[in-house]
Amino acid sequence: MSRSGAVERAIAALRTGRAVRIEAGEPFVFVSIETATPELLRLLDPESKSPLLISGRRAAALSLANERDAADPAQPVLVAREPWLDRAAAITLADPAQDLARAPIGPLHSLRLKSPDAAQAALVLTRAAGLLPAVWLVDAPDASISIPLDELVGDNLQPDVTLLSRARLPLDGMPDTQIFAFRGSDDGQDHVALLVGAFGGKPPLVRLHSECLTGDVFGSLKCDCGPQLKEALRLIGAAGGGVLLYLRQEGRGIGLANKLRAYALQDRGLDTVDANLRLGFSDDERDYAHASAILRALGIEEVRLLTNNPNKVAALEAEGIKVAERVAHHMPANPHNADYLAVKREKSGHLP
Ligand SMILES: Nc1nc2c(ncn2[C@@H]2O[C@H](COP(=O)(O)OP(=O)(O)OP(=O)(O)O)[C@@H](O)[C@H]2O)c(=O)[nH]1
Ligand SMILES: [Zn+2]
Repeated sequence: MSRSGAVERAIAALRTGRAVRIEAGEPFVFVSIETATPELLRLLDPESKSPLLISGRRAAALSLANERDAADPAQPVLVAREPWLDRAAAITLADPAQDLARAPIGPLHSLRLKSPDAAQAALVLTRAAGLLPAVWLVDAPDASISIPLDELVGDNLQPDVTLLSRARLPLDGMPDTQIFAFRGSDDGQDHVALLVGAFGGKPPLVRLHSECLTGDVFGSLKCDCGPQLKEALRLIGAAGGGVLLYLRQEGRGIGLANKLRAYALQDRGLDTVDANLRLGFSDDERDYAHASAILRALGIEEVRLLTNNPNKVAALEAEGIKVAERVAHHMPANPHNADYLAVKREKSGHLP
């Protein structure tokens, strides 16, 4: 994605309810369904004609077959505007919070997408902004932010990281630790590397930890993140040194608010995978391109990886980092996360 900062500005605009324009031959101007205020919509869509763009997975959850690009859940779906489809109804369309409590919404009709690449890029931006994957397409000539489509697709999608700062950060039992902050070119996030001790000789013990505010900070029992984080640092220290990457892809890449929406769906009986799908995301939206770029920036080409997730191993290897050994990283289950851990094994392919 862009190195120009346009992506960061677009993400900020979407989060604060402003319109973004993607230059794709024809301009593609959109605003988040979640953040657009009624006042802005009256301005951008005075005749209430704007269609809605939602993710293919959300369309599937709403039983809205996309007649044209059927069966590709990764393809966004353009939903025709209906007289009853006002702002409140659009929010219900985007947000599954009420799905289980009300009659199915509709009837809905899909329209042909003139610019599928721009549509896809728009939903990638909403996800990077931590918003629901649903936007109004508005017929407005101007928007606060404008990005050429080619900054959002193809080779430019390969993220880069920039080292911002490094400092000593003595940790309990591991006084010889350094912290590095790297900014991702595509997500604008500050990813963290902890370098513990001195490692040399064999490939270092490495843990890729994805951010989990609820588990890491509050000690939530719903997942295994908190104990995994502590135990990874302990094991790295015991090995004499290694690296922990703290990747800012909260909620398997859907962001904190969306993860909490997934938790609310889990309170109503959905499992961790189905909750993500119902929100319009894939089961796991993370990628490990930042992780491999950071490892490479640290001069690390080969690792011993602490994980139960075979996708992490495959993703690193695909990015050219050799995984010399996978080191299992199981934590004891508790009554609140036993089902979650079972679903990870049974549906997400985690190794037992
Ligand atoms: N969307 C979603 N994210 C969750 C849920 N529970 C935990 N998470 C997130 O899942 C991620 C867990 O990351 P990791 O522990 O690094 O990865 P993993 O895929 O479990 O693989 P391991 O390396 O074996 O631990 C964190 O970003 C959590 O915030 C959930 O129910 N829904
Ligand atoms: Zn967690």
